[in-house]
Amino acid sequence: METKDWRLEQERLEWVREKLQARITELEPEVEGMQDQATEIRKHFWEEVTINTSTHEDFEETFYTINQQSAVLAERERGHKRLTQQWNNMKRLLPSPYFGRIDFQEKGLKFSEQIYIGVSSFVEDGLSFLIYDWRTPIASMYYDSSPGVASYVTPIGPIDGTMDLKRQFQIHNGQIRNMFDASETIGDDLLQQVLGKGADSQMKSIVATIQREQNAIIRNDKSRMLIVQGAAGSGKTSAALQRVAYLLYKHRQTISADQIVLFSPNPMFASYISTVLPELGEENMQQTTFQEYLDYWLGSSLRPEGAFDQIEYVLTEHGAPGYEARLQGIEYKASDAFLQALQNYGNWLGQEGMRFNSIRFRNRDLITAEQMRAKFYGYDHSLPLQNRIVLLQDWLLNELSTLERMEREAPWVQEELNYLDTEQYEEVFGMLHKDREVFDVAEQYATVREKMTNKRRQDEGDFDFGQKEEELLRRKIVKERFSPLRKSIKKFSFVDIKGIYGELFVDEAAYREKTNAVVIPSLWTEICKQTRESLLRNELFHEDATPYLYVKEMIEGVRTNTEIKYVFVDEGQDYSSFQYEYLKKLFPRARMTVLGDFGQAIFTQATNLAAADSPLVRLFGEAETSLISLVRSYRSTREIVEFTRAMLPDGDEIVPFERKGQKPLLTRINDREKLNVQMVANIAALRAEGFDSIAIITKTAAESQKAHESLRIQGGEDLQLITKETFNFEKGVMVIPVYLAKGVEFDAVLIYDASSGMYGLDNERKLLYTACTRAMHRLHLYTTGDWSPFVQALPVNLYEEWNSYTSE
Ligand SMILES: Nc1ncnc2c1ncn2[C@@H]1O[C@H](COP(=O)(O)OP(=O)(O)OP(=O)(O)O)[C@@H](O)[C@H]1O
Repeated sequence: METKDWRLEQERLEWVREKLQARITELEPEVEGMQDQATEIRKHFWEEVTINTSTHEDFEETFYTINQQSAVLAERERGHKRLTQQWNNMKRLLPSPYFGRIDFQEKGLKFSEQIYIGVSSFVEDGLSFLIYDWRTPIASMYYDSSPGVASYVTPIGPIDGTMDLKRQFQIHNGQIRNMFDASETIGDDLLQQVLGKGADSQMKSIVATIQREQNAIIRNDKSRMLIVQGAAGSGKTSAALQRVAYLLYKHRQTISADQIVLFSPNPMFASYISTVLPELGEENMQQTTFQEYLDYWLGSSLRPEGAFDQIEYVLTEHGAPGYEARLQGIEYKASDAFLQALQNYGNWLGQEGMRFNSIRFRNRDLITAEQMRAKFYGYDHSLPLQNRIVLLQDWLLNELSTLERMEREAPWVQEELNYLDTEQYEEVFGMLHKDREVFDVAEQYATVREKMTNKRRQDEGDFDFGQKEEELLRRKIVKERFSPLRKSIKKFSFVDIKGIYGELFVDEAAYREKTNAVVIPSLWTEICKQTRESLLRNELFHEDATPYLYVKEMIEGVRTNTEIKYVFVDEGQDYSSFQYEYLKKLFPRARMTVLGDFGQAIFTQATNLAAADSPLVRLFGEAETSLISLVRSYRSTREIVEFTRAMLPDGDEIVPFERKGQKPLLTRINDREKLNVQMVANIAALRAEGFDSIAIITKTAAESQKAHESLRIQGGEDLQLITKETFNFEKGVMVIPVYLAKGVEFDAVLIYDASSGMYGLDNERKLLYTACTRAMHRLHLYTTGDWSPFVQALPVNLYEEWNSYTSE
């Protein structure tokens, strides 16, 4: 780059920074003033309002003053928020105002405009853009085009022209550190530098180096469903978060951050990504896990098993009694076939077989299950289940009112009357007193009327305090006792969902009859036994949780959240078709973005996102679905990607990003203690090299615990043990089971035991792949015996070996 260019750019940078600084200083008193004004109004809110409710007019006036005051306050607060945001944006821009420049000459114009691109816009005099926000339409050319013919799309149509220059900057503290003129979309030089840095406990925003295919994900506005299948480290999560920022910018008038929800793989992941959006000047979207959702809806009645407990069982209980059946059950209960079977079961229930819980009171049936069944099947059979349940619910509430009235005469009420405390008496006394006042006015009126008309009144006119008091007390006692019954009817507790779900698992013939199922797992009898036993204990296997909720909602009606406009699902391969069906129902107004990698499908209920018959495509139909594939892997060095991709059958489709490093190191020592000593030494060496985040990855939580203990004995003092209860992700050396390391990354990864015993079965291939792909710069594998067949099958030129024989 010519020195003249460099000097000009540095001069322009200084000029922009001066303008920024001037605007920040200018705004400062305004921002503070607005804050003070709003605080002041809030403080004196009630002083400005005179509360007077004596007449209707006074009341109206009070009402309007309160309304007016809150409108003023709301306006001030909105103004303050806007101004503060502008001010914060400028302060964020100041150290590094922009990262890109394109010179674009619009067709038909004689001059070319210089477009500088940064994390937010900076406009002078309301017109002249000194910096363009990276999300503006014109900035899309920076990501999508190379110098030459270029165009971008605006709300009023495409704008064509020529891009004369494309330049990238690295600016720190107001100084240009690096500058590249790129002929490609986004030059690799800058990316090299960014990716070469160390891992952090927080994910970084990547707006300066977004790649063209990632930009397509970020700006996709067409489809209801956007599916992203991307190799490990290809930037799926990064693109998802920049997409959230883009949507919040583009639809800022209509969408707020709390109308976007992201389903993440585990609670730790939430903390890992929590700083990306605030770094970009946006608020964080809502974050949750599917598990949290299940716990919320099932928690009180049943104890649902967690997803991580299920995977721990699958990985550690090989050979245990019932293991094969459980595995078949997990697979079947996540399948489309089971979903279809449940829908058919719903039809069957429309004709017969509904189960109800009797409504019991003081050890007797008030309304029996049999009565409910008769009533339910007495309704028009063409009505959907949910409608009939609502009719039944109304009927029950009515019946309960009649029964409640009758119950007032029951002997137990008399007994309770004798044991009432003074407080309860006083309350009733107070109520009667009020009644008495009304009664007295009516009495006076009746007496006057009697005199004037000279006619004797018909009624006696005596207010029998004693009798009324007893009546009221009886009413009160029974009402209180009936109140929980009423509440539980409103919550549909009269439907025996547990029984209805359990009925599916009696035997094969019954199952076929109720569901028309054609293909049934071979170990069905054992699956039935396991499921019923677990229900008897009031527990629910993880694989049963979503189907159970599905049946519940098929009968009681679907819960929906219409507020949410965008749903993001990360690690989407780990969700079953059932769960997707569920999410679609739950968020009927939302568009969905699902990101995942079938190569990392480590749960039994995986969904292949990109397959032709993928249930995800069926969810909204092909016309409403876009599929984008990411094949370039950015996280790891070329050597690590070449090593890991060779473990997958279709791995050669994955393209490594050109960043050099050391080949993965395989260490075999046949004594575990010596091997641990070696690991601890390797960790110390890695730390000495400057790697701050190092993970020892194990297959299971049980193995993590063991590894943690043994390594500490060998001197690995400050090792953190990560469990499913860990909520924060910190730098340092940690021991972690692979399923909790999903989605996150480390400078160096050490696979604690890569033996054939640990990763020998085909379903363990993806576990090992997922574990190894967490590494950015270094990857070490250890074993005391034979290597896993997935390692043995790798070409020897892909790794270095270190074993006790070579060291002696
Ligand atoms: N365009 C980019 N510019 C700079 N860094 C990038 C880019 N794309 C991805 N990265 C980096 O690559 C790493 C992996 O990205 P990310 O975690 O988003 O990938 P992923 O596809 O979600 O991975 P996985 O499926 O393995 O969890 C991160 O460190 C991210 O910052």
